[in-house]
Amino acid sequence: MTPAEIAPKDRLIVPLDLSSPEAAEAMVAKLGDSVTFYKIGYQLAYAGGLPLIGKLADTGKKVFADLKMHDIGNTVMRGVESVAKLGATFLTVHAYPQTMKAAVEGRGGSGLKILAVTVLTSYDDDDLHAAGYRLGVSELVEARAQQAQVLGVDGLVSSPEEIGALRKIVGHQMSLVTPGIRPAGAPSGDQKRIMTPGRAIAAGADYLVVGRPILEAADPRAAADAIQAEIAQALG
Ligand SMILES: O=c1ccn([C@@H]2O[C@H](COP(=O)(O)O)[C@@H](O)[C@H]2O)c(=O)[nH]1
Repeated sequence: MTPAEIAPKDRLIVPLDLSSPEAAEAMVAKLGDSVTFYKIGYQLAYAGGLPLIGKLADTGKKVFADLKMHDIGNTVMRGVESVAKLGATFLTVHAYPQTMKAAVEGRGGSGLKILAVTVLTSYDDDDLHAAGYRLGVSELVEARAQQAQVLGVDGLVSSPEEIGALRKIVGHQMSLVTPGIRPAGAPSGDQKRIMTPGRAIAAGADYLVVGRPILEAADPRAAADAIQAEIAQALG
């Protein structure tokens, strides 16, 4: 799907980073038609939230399974085959060559799109060096993007700071999904590479993942509406 083909409303992905399926369903009800795309990650998946993928898909919502898989190739391939049956639109794996290759094999022609997480948005150069990496964030993101493209991965997760460089490498053949989004003045929390929704869209991001600024707002629906308005304005 080219950026022009993505419905503006679908560009906002809200992570259901909540403690139970009931809490997640209550948030979905609160957000109503303001949000069309949800993400299920560790907190909800490990609290029994995986069946929500199919449930939300059945109501017309899109779902991103942010399971960030990384294991030996055979295990990743079989795990992806299982997720492909759940009805998700996107599934994440870490951007290691063996892992990405196995994930692409596992998704086959299922329609599930594999996103490779390049470098987590909570990491900066010092964090990478502390973890034993020689490359800094921008070099590692770009190297992993090149590998992902060669391996047939469908999209990348990065911070919006890397979008310009990534577009030069992958063009519009891969979806670029960006967490680390903070409306002006919102606390960054543990995110280190951040940008506002408007600037991220202007930089060329396809999808924005915005969690705590919506989930922890006094009025989550109003917070989501404000971000949707900022996205629409940036798209012109
Ligand atoms: O590099 C990454 C990859 C995934 N995430 C996930 O996105 C959301 C961000 O939530 P906020 O509350 O808006 O910070 C969260 O579910 C992460 O697991 C990421 O932040 N960075």
